Amino acid sequence: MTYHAPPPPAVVLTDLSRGFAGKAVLDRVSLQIPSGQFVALLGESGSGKTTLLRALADLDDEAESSGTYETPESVSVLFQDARLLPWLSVLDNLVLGLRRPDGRAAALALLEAVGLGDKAEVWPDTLSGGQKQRAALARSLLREPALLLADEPFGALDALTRLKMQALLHDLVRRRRPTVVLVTHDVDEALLLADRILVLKDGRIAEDHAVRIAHPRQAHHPDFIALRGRLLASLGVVAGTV
Ligand SMILES: Nc1ncnc2c1ncn2[C@@H]1O[C@H](COP(=O)(O)OP(=O)(O)OP(=O)(O)O)[C@@H](O)[C@H]1O
Repeated sequence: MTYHAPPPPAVVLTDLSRGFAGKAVLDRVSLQIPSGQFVALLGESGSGKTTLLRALADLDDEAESSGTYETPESVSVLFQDARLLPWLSVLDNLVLGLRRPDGRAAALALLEAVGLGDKAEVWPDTLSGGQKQRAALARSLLREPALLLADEPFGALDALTRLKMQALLHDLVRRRRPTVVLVTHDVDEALLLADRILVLKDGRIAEDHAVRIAHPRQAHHPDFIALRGRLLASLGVVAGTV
């Protein structure tokens, strides 16, 4: 019998703490994320989701810090706003700073994959909000990141565009298999996309759920409904109050 050791985790947090002005936001968080896993991070407003993501992205110089974290070398970050430079075409935004000989061809292929094949040469300001987010998604995947960190990437989009973006993200991630950490307020978004859902509370990971529902996931699946109920309750939403 051949023994296959499990692949090393892509992300390892060990006693990671972060705080601001003496107030702890993350309190000795320890966590391992296997390579290729899609993790959604839920938590009430102010629970530290963005702080955790910014720590992993190395974007938190201002925080009081202790503990350690390990991430892969290639990391892409996707924010709620697309952050496209208005003075560059969509294509030039994608390839800016990219060191790949096939960069432009790869960027064009990704624009095609996100449904913006005809928008390569236009200015970002001529795109709708959803189109800008699709361009930003293409830009982050063009780096072929081993780790994709996404902070409420669809939070500013209307409900219909959001559903389309979720399907697109699922499709692209399934093909490329980066490890993903997605911060979201949207319990259904977490349930539709993630292999694992973490709930942050009082600076710690209070809950850690494996989501074993087959794709494509349906919101009326009994396991979906059951886990949604548990997650909403732990986020302080009482069923039947709206
Ligand atoms: N740069 C900063 N300076 C001071 N306090 C900060 C800073 N960044 C975050 N905080 C504080 O840390 C706490 C956690 O913030 P964080 O943005 O991580 O929460 P969150 O869970 O992402 O919230 P939300 O869901 O509302 O986006 C908040 O009390 C916030 O005010």
